Amino acid sequence: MRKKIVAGNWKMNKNLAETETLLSNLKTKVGNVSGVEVIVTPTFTNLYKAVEELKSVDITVAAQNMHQSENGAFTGEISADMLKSVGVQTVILGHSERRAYFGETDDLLAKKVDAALKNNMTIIFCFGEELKDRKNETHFSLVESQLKNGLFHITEDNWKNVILAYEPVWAIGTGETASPEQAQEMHAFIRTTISKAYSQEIADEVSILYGGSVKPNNAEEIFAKPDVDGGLIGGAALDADSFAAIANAL
Ligand SMILES: O=C(CO)COP(=O)(O)O
Repeated sequence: MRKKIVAGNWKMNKNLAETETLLSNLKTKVGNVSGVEVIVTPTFTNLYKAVEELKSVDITVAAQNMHQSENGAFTGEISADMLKSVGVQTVILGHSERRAYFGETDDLLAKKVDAALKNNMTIIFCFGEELKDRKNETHFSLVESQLKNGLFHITEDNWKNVILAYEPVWAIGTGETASPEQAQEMHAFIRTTISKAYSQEIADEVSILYGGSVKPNNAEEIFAKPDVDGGLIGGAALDADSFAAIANAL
């Protein structure tokens, strides 16, 4: 059975004091949601604090990015080893904001994927089309190429360390969510694509999250779709009540 997951992508939000407040509220509100894995991703400077704060509850701390090299002269970057040394075993890779604003290509992401897997980390691999792709009806081929070029070089065994997050760029932070039918259609396509490249078993086992303007008022209908295994939540993850409502909708 694939896992149900609700992950909060905090992006570049919450300083230390704000992080402590949100974590403390999350501990009470989503510290033990049964049957759902809850993940939070504070910024790098607050990861250590988050790991310490959440030791007593069932919430996983993940990073929002990492560098592909083990160490070296890469000013401003963070390695897998650094993340692991503060207790972080999970990392988001390929978020559309990293692709769009920091020039992360499929080739670069393939290297980051390798670095994370080599370090036995779990990856939340993000991908999704822009509005122009959907208008041109190239959204399926675009998603397929993002998966093939960034991820599909991994071994069958690696898939146990992979969570997928389909995030249509046009739905991120816009208040415009994909309809539950659009999400389901793409998630089913993703599973078929995996089953062709690997196996039906792998396709059935991987958790595929939807991300893009998931809010308490729309989470339930999106999560009700059979191939949607949870969500990667941006704005609504910054408020404990909203995030808890979303986690409880799963
Ligand atoms: O980018 C997202 C999660 O990674 C989604 O962000 P929003 O939920 O703010 O649209």
